[in-house]
Amino acid sequence: MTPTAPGAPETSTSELWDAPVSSGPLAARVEIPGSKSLTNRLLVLAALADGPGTLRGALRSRDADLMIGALRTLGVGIEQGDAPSTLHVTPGRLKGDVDIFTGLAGTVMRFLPPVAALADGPVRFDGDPQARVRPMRPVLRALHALGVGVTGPEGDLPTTLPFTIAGRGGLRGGAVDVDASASSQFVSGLLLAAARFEQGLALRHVGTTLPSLPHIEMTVATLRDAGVTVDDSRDGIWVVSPGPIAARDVRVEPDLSNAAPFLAAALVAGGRVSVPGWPTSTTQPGALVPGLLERMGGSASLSDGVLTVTGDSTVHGIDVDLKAAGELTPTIAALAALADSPSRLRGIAHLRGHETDRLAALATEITRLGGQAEETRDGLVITPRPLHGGVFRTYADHRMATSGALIGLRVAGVQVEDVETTAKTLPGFAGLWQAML
Ligand SMILES: O=C(O)C1=C[C@@H](OP(=O)(O)O)[C@@H](O)[C@H](O)C1
Ligand SMILES: C=C(OP(=O)(O)O)C(=O)O
Repeated sequence: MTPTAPGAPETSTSELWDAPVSSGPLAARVEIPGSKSLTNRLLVLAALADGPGTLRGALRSRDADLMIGALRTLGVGIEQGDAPSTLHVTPGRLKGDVDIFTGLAGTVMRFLPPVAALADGPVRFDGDPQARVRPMRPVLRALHALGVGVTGPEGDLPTTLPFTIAGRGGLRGGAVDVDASASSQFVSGLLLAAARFEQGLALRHVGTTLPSLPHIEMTVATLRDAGVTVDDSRDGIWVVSPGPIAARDVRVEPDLSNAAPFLAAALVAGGRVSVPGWPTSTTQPGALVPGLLERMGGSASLSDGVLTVTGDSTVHGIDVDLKAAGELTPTIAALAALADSPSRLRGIAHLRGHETDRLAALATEITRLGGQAEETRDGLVITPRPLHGGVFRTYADHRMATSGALIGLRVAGVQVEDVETTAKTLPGFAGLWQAML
């Protein structure tokens, strides 16, 4: 029997995708769609704004469409413009007595409960089976502490989906403590809605570690861009002043984390891969990708907004703390499995609460292909071994699928299970990947 990560669905072998092996050095330019994290933040802020606004270059993927669907359910008008990536958003009275489906999207399940507290009736949340094990307690506890009714199927304060938020048309706000050591999204979700609380919000993180700080900085930056006053001058404390959120016309940056496996392919296959639209400054944690790939043997350059990574098939191991950019782990782990020296990935215990337990999933799947990968308390140790083909299971995790594709670029016979799971943030991944070769 093949090992299965916790919460993983069984998938039939008919859903296997033969990962293509590169036939020579790459010379590719890959257009990456909009950032999931920016799209879903900007949608929430547009929904709470003081007038109609527009997103351009927005991501259209399962996670983004779940956010669009949920906001529409709450009474927000969202119309597609001249392209699917142009979205016109018209805020409205937030309606209660509705059901919101979160799929497996962390941004939907963590960003919308504070918005639901502003609705005029109960808002019921549920999601995919795998979503029902993702941590939710800190954000639900915080809302409860702020006076919001939160109930689960047992009636008491729930720790996961499903749950119901008793919207009462508004929220007083004030001071609250949140343990965000399992996910930065607990902080981001509360901050995004906080300007609409009567007293705003003073949020203090009380946990031992804080992952994904760039994503919290992204939240603060998008709030400030919309005219909201945020004081983040003290470590682990964010104070959002009450006030209007400005309606805007905004352009979404490409998703730099989704660019990572494509750029990493230049190291695995040799040659070069370019991604246009690379921002000169950004809060996306994908900004770390060029530096990480350089440490692992590639070289990176940014010219006229085009990021190019070149490689010669050499991949070096790395010892790195990925706490700030956990979502890059599946890409770095795949490279590490193909490297010429061992790697240690640290600071990422919270990945156990991602789409699947990513540490278990990566260790299991790399090992299944003949590699050596062990979980540590807060990460992975990967020792390169000769790899062979086989099924690479993905556990409903889009980044497991791209990780398998990267290994398959060099190792013949890798079959990625359910490659369509990439539609969570990058629909058409398989076609884009093939076109890169
Ligand atoms: O706020 C966001 O958009 C995200 C925050 C991070 O979550 P965690 O802090 O739970 O890792 C990241 O991994 C996720 O992909 C997106
Ligand atoms: C952790 C991730 O997603 P989510 O937004 O669902 O938490 C991810 O995309 O790597």
